[in-house]
Amino acid sequence: MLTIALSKGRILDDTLPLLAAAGIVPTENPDKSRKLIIPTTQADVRLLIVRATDVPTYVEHGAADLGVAGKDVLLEYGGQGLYEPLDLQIAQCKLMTAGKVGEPEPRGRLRVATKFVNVAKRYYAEQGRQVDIIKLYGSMELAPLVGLADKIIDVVDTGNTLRANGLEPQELICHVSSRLVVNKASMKMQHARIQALIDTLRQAVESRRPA
Ligand SMILES: Nc1ncnc2c1ncn2[C@@H]1O[C@H](COP(=O)(O)OP(=O)(O)OP(=O)(O)O)[C@@H](O)[C@H]1O
Ligand SMILES: O=P(O)(O)OC[C@H]1O[C@H](OP(=O)(O)OP(=O)(O)O)[C@H](O)[C@@H]1O
Repeated sequence: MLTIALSKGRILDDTLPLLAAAGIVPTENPDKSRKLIIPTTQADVRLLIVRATDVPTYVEHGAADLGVAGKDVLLEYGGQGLYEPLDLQIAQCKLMTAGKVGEPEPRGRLRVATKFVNVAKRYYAEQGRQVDIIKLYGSMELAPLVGLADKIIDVVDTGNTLRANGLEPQELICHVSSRLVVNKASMKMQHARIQALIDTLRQAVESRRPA
């Protein structure tokens, strides 16, 4: 059995056409189903539906052989526990700092609210900047508006969410897209099969790229 961990929403929506190119199609609609283990048209391939931030955990521990996770999630998860053989070029966005429009840089210690605590620590450490990181689980945009933090670190695509809340994107931390991740033992034990899937997915990614 080959088990693939995915999160509902944009990653699932954008990964299903790539898996279809490899002949892997869920036998029921994961968006509608309450099931967390979804069989596919290939009897020996199944999908696990997990939270986006949990994908690396399932794959590193071998509960899933493969997974799809945003680079933001992988950077925050950290470590060397996973192979990351393919950029699927889906769910593209940027990790950025953002703050209130027109607000000057605060003097002294910066307060930064984010769910990407490790990314934030590394980013400001590289800059030699003293910061207090405030861990949040969502609605980060609120933090500067109510004085909880000076800035946030979050993913930005169109910038609409920031704009709607009177914030502006400031520093680019990195570009983000979703990656195929593979459990290290699975890669050894099922090498031919997983490598064939990676090759097919790579072709599907390349054939989608606009000319
Ligand atoms: N607005 C966006 N545009 C493009 N890609 C995005 C956007 N927001 C997030 N992503 C990327 O898609 C991945 C999955 O995001 P998604 O919104 O499905 O889950 P999440 O909100 O991060 O997790 P959860 O809903 O479990 O808290 C993110 O890790 C990021 O890489
Ligand atoms: O720059 P934008 O195009 O506005 O995209 C950025 C927003 O997208 C994500 O939220 P999402 O829409 O996934 O909702 P979520 O908070 O439920 O993840 C992210 O958390 C940002 O808030």
